[in-house]
Amino acid sequence: MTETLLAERPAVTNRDVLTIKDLKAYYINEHFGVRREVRAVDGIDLTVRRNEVYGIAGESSSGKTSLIKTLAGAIRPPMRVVEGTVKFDFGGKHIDVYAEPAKMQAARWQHLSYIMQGSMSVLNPVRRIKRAFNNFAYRHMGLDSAAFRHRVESHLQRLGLDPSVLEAFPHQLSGGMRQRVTIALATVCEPEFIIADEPTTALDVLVQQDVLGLIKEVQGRLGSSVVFVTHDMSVHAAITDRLAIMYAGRLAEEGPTQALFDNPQHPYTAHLIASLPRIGDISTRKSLAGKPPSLANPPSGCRFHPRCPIAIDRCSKEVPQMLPSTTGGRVACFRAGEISVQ
Ligand SMILES: Nc1ncnc2c1ncn2[C@@H]1O[C@H](COP(=O)(O)OP(=O)(O)OP(=O)(O)O)[C@@H](O)[C@H]1O
Repeated sequence: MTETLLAERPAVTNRDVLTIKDLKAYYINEHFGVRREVRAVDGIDLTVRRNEVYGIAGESSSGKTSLIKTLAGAIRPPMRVVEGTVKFDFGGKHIDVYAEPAKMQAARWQHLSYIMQGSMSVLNPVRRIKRAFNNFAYRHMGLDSAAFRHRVESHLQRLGLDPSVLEAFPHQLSGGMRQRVTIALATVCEPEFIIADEPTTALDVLVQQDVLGLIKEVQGRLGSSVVFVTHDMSVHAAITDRLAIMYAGRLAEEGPTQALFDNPQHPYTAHLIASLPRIGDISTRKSLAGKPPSLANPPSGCRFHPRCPIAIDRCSKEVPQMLPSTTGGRVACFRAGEISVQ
């Protein structure tokens, strides 16, 4: 890693950059007059603060990607926001994402950017890397082409990349290098808000560490807020300040990452933590019975109740609300705190 990775990080502030209220976004399909709703985001409230790395965890199909697409205003039919609001405050510039789509469109790259899982989805395989920078970043920076090139080259250098990558085609770079290039692309306009969707999933462990270090360094230097999505709890432990656990389209728990790991209040959080491998422990990890529910026909009450080892009658009848927890966060469980992590 380069020396810049050790840069000091400014403290997380109390200023909210993103505020999501009672957000519901469904995939709505109609076939032969029969309507089918997949409730992928179903009543989510959360805020992300300035200079915070906010993690979203949960197993496959829990709605993580749907949630971040919704908050970025990047949804397409059949997905629709059916209720709730998503609002940004970019240093006094307020954007209500679904009331002001044009404002949101204009804010992309400059104020908000995405680091996606498959770097190839943003890097065109038949175009040199420099074309991606020209296409996405040039018009947002208000620089002439020589100054733009200079800015891109010094940004790449700061991130430990040789500017010669600009002349390369994506297939000439390794997977880790391509992901570093997409991070450089997503951050060259110095956005206040960065969304990273499973950015390290396809990479081997050492490259993963390198890419995580890079995201952390860029975030620290820019003072940006980051929403970091991955199912990998060990990555959350390494990089996030606060963590939200998603289950079947809803939040199960949210809190400071360390506190959540030390003292999970929701049985699903406890399960995710208990299933992490530990050095020197060769015992078999117990998996959770059952599988995540269909979001087209989710269970009544708490959606986790059919798989929950401590469910009571009430759990199948009432929906638990997110209430303050003893870890300084929030939890949606009638039996919060009654669990232990093995
Ligand atoms: N275009 C679509 N039409 C209908 N349902 C969809 C569509 N895209 C996703 N879904 C459903 O929405 C739910 C949430 O999916 P989503 O991709 O947001 O979950 P995820 O937690 O990000 O999963 P993963 O970790 O596997 O990416 C799933 O049940 C999925 O099948």
